Amino acid sequence: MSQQLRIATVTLNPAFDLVGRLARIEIGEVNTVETLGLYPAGKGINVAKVLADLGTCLTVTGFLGEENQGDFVHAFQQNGMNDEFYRIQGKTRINVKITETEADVTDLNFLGFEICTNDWRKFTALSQRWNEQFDLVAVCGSLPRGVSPEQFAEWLKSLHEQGLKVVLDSSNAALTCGLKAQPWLVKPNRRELEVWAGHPLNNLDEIITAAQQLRGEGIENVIISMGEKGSIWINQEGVLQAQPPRCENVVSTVGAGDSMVAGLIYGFAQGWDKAQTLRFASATSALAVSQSNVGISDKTALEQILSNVVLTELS
Ligand SMILES: Nc1ncnc2c1ncn2[C@@H]1O[C@H](COP(=O)(O)OP(=O)(O)O)[C@@H](O)[C@H]1O
Ligand SMILES: O=P(O)(O)OC[C@H]1O[C@](O)(COP(=O)(O)O)[C@@H](O)[C@@H]1O
Repeated sequence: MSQQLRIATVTLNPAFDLVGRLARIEIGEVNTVETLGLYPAGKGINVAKVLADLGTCLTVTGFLGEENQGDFVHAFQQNGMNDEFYRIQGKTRINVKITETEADVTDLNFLGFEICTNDWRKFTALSQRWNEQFDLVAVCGSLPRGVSPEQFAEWLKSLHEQGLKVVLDSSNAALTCGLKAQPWLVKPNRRELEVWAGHPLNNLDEIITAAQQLRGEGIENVIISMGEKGSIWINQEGVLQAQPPRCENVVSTVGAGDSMVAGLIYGFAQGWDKAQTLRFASATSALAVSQSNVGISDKTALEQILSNVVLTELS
């Protein structure tokens, strides 16, 4: 495949990420937090940022609140992204991400704006000719209020029926319903897979069994990310595991999953094989945890991580 793959990322519920750090959150107390940054984000926008840093031209779309869109528009322009976001009245939400030096990241994800029937109808109508514009569409993140998982699944199906390669990275009911549209690639994390499976997954064998069941639903590529334990990719070629090197200085794990999705799409766009693609996606995601923001700011660091990813064929 040439670099000409036409890509769009879709973020139906974007957010500003307010990222900060402190030793430990004291619930019910006043906590002083070191500010690491306030970034225009949301899953599809993060994926687009990584792809743009890697030199990919692409389109970003979804819904964006009119009232506080300035920093988003600036970021799209700076990154050379084609902005096709549908504007709605109101503000895009702010999510709060706190990294504790003595614990994991705590995410406070707010619900955000509500999409009215008319805006959903107009947005989905515009998307019915996406096959003329794009080859691959990555639909990432949660649903805004006003869009039901069933409406979402029906819309995803309409994308699939246009012949688009649909990448889905979502959670909860949006993931479960969205899977019925048989996306081409999904990347749940371990917890999201457990929610889909309806029971805890206690070890790698149980994760693989659940992921294989997911593939049995008609999904060609199932990638399960498992935080610092790496990831597995299951498709018709078998099960491939990737272990990135341990990051000694975790700044923020926010955006690790999005960076992995971007790495997978990048590998596909380059025409790389499964091993090269998963190795690269592992490296882009492992790099993400060493920085507060999302993106490939240090290509030398990426190369170094890349050469230390360990791949294992499990079947
Ligand atoms: N502490 C870490 N050290 C190195 N790599 C990591 C670490 N945490 C996450 N990663 C990489 O990021 C990928 C995605 O992380 P994960 O937390 O599973 O996704 P999500 O952000 O979707 O929850 C992992 O599969 C791994 O490759
Ligand atoms: O769309 P959701 O599920 O509400 O999540 C949005 C949040 O996810 C992020 O995209 C981070 O996602 P990952 O850590 O899973 O890569 C944040 O930027 C954003 O605040």
